[in-house]
Amino acid sequence: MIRCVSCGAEYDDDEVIYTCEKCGSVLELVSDIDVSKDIFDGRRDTLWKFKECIPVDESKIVSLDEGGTPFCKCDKLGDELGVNLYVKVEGSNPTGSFKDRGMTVGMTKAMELEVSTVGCASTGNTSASLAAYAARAGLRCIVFLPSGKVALGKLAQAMFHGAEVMSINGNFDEALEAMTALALEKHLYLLNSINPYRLEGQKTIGYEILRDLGWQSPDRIILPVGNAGNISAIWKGVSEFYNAGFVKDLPMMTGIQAEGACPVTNAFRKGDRRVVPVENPETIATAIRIGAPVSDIKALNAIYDSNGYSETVSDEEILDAQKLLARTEGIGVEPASAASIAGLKKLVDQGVIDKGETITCVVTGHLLKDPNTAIDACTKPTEVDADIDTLRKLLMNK
Ligand SMILES: Cc1ncc(COP(=O)(O)O)c(C=O)c1O
Repeated sequence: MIRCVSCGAEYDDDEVIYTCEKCGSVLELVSDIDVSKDIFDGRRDTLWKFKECIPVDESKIVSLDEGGTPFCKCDKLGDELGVNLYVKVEGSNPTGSFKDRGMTVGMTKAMELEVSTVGCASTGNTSASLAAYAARAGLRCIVFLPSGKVALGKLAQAMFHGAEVMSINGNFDEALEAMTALALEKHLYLLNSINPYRLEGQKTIGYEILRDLGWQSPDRIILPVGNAGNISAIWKGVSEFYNAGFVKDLPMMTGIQAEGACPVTNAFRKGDRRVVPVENPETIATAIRIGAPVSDIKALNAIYDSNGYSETVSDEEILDAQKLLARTEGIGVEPASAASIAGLKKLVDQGVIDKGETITCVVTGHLLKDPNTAIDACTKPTEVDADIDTLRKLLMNK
């Protein structure tokens, strides 16, 4: 069953519906977990090992073996900050971001509904993922991207997997509005995170964190927030397993935004449950360059209900954290993902995070998604002939 998170109106699972017809709010799937957690043991480590908890038709699954991502204990960085740190590396999904979790479920639903065309607006990763899964499913794929603001790797993926890519003169929020209008006119099936089936896939990040910690909850989960779907999904996941009795505690959900695109943090600071959109969002972390997040209600509920927090970080803090994670722990992430590490540092400094807390930072996309930013942050390689004497001298002088 699909239910409105604001007025509680209920809709059938097979209705193609993105927002509540009664009040216009966002929707969620209502799942009842009545299995033992032991049934997940011994299954292949993809997100479909949780298939009983994902409300789609198993016979229609479109998968690239997503999920089951690394859960890295990061003692060097953790010791420096005085916390017990684990990093959930979502860049290890098939197309390099957490979006694949949402897309495998969303595309499976698209097959169930027998649609022929799927579409999304995207800051980049959603389009890369949608294009790959549409190719696997054999469906037509339309993608709207904000012109000039999509990292190179993501653009290459969307184009190469065969999506029909349109570069929209406007920001992500405007591109999404246009794409949604076309979906409501039934030209395509919308696979942005306003579609509640997307979040049914992404909630498995929450499932896996609890499982990865030996069926315990971390004190806190920290992640970047853009359109606010992922924080909502992860909270749904951990809450479902908590309600099923699989764990005894719940984590504090902590959402980090870029200073130039921070409607959720602004709302949190005022204690509001809705955002005031940021008109011209701007940040080097283009994945979270979003001013009007569609899942704001769900995200703010997650933060308040979990006794969580929201904070902003500057572009400089993001780039510093990106380098720190890459060079102390060997984990390469794109700028948006590094917002979680930058946020962790800032909240430790502010005393919001207590020493000794067990923290999971979700890093959402791979370093190679945005090669330009990575290269710009480094000194160019020295050009030198393949002459041993010269090379030896250079090495000795370092
Ligand atoms: C790498 C990365 N991190 C974080 C986000 C933000 O996720 P959400 O829009 O669900 O808040 C995105 C969204 O595109 C992303 O691509």
